[in-house]
Amino acid sequence: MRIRFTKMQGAGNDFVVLDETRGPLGLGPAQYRFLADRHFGVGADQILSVRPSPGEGVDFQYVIHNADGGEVEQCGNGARCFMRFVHEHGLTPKRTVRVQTLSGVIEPRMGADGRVTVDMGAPIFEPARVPFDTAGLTPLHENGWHKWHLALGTHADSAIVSVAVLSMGNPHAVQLVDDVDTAPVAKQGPLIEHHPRFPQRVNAGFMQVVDRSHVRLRVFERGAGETLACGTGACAAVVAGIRLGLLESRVDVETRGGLLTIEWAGDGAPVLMTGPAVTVFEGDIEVPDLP
Ligand SMILES: N[C@H](CCC[C@H](N)C(=O)O)C(=O)O
Repeated sequence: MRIRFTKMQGAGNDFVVLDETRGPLGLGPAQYRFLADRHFGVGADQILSVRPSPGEGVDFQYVIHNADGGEVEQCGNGARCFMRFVHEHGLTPKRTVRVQTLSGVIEPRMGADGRVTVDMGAPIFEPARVPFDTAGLTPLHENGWHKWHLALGTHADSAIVSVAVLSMGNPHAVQLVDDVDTAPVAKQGPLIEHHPRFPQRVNAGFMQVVDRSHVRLRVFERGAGETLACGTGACAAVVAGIRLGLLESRVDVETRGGLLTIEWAGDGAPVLMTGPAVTVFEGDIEVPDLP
């Protein structure tokens, strides 16, 4: 099947965007993996599908697949690219839309400066809703919130990490590091992603607090590996930092792919994420019939 796609990126987190507003393409996991493949396909961290509104009060449906072909609940950098895509492709005259995702409705808005701000909804802290299995674990209390000890790896080179666990619709485990450049992302990322206490796996964040309104962040993403930026990861890291008393309510997040700005006014409030959304190129590709 020959399909049209748009390659986009938000702070270096890159996407293949598919317009399915005139009908579904009917792709399966192996075909999403093919599109994401950086040698045999287009290459992307995630595949984003733009679909018609599923009902009252929302403008579009937004479907997200990781590079490993699995469908996931949310993608923040993708949400900004989604807004730019529907605007640039004449799918809406609006500069803000309401978008249905697996984890609820989000509202991206085009900014005058070309950046996009997304209301990502409120963070979720109950472990069972992340989901995170806390059976037998005693949380470490720190400034009114808590972190959890995770044992990683086998006895030979085991490590204990202390993570804040929360959901932005998708699961995140955030740890504090002294320097993101030397953080053990490649070693610990996969061990945290596949840790048995996360039945749906998890995105692993490594946050360096520079000052109360500036952090540096690397994220080993579930289903994609380390990306140059992770929007929901930036939201989760800043919320964790605020709850641990380390950060103000508006924080610049420096990622390897660019700058995101995250704002959160505290419990019950939505998380607002602002950052770039760039169209890189358009193309056509022959997608093989794969099982
Ligand atoms: N890997 C994530 C989905 C993409 C999130 C990220 N690209 C973002 O910008 O939020 C997960 O499995 O939950």
